[in-house]
Amino acid sequence: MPFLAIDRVTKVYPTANGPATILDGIDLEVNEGEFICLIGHSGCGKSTLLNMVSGFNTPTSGTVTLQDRIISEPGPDRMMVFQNYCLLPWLTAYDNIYLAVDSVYPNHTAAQKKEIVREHLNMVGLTESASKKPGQLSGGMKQRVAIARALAIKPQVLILDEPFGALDAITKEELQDELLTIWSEHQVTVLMITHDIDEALYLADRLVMMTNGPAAKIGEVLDIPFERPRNREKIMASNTYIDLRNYALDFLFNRYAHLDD
Ligand SMILES: Nc1ncnc2c1ncn2[C@@H]1O[C@H](COP(=O)(O)OP(=O)(O)OP(=O)(O)O)[C@@H](O)[C@H]1O
Repeated sequence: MPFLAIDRVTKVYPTANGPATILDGIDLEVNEGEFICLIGHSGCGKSTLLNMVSGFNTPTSGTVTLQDRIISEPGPDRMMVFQNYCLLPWLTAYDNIYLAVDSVYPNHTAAQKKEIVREHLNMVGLTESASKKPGQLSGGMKQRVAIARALAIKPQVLILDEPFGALDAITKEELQDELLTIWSEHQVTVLMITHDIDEALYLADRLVMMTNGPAAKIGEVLDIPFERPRNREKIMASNTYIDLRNYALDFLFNRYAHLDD
C-alpha cells in the first residue's frame, strides 16, 4: 500500500452558473519521506488538492488515503504552512508554538511541552527571538516560526502552500536549505506548492505538473534525480538541470500556456 494515495479525486464546486469541475480524476501515490512539489498555473486547483490532503476540504468523488485511513477531516498527522505565516500576532514566537503543542498534546507535562517548543525554536535558529511577537520578526523569521510550529506537532505529512512566495531571493534560498535539512532530519513527507520551477527542482524528489483548469489533471510527473544532500551550484550547472527546467517551462508556457500569461 502506498503511504499516501490520492485516488481518482474530483472536485466540483457549486457556482452561480452551475457546478464547476475544478479537479478531474487526480491520481497520485506518495511514498513515506518523499518530497513532492506541485506546480501549475494560478487557479488550476493546487490548493484545493492539498486542502483535501489536509482535510480542510473533501473530494466530490474519489478518496485521499493516508496509511490505509481515508482522510475526511483535519488532524495533527497533517500540518499546513501557508505563504502568509498565519501566526497569532498578539503571541510571542514561543507562545505561538506552545499553543499548538498544548492543543495537540494536552496530557504532556508543562516541562515536556516547553522542551518541545525550545527544541523546535532552536531547530529554526530562533532561540534568541523566542519572546518576539510576529510584528517584530522579519518575513523569513515568521516563516521559520510557522515551520517550527507545524513540525512541533510531529506530523507525518507537512503541507506547504507557497511557503516562500513572499520572501526575498536570499531569504528564500536560506529557508530552502533549512527546509531540506529539517526534512532529512525529521523524515517527514512533504507536499509543497510552488510557482518557482528552480525551487521545485532544487527541493523535490518529484515534480507534479498540473494542467490548466477547469477540470485540471496531473499532466506529468518529473523525477528529479539529483543526489542528496543537494548542492545548489553543482545542480544548477548540470545539463540535467537545464533539460528539466526547459521541459517544465515548456509544459507550463507552451503546452499548457495560461490565457492570461
Ligand atoms: N469554495 C469555492 N467555491 C467555488 N470555487 C472555488 C472555491 N474555492 C476555490 N474555488 C475555485 O477553484 C479554482 C482553484 O482554486 P485553487 O485556490 O485551488 O487554485 P490554485 O491552483 O491553488 O491557485 P493559486 O496558484 O492562485 O493559489 C479557482 O478557480 C477558484 O476560484
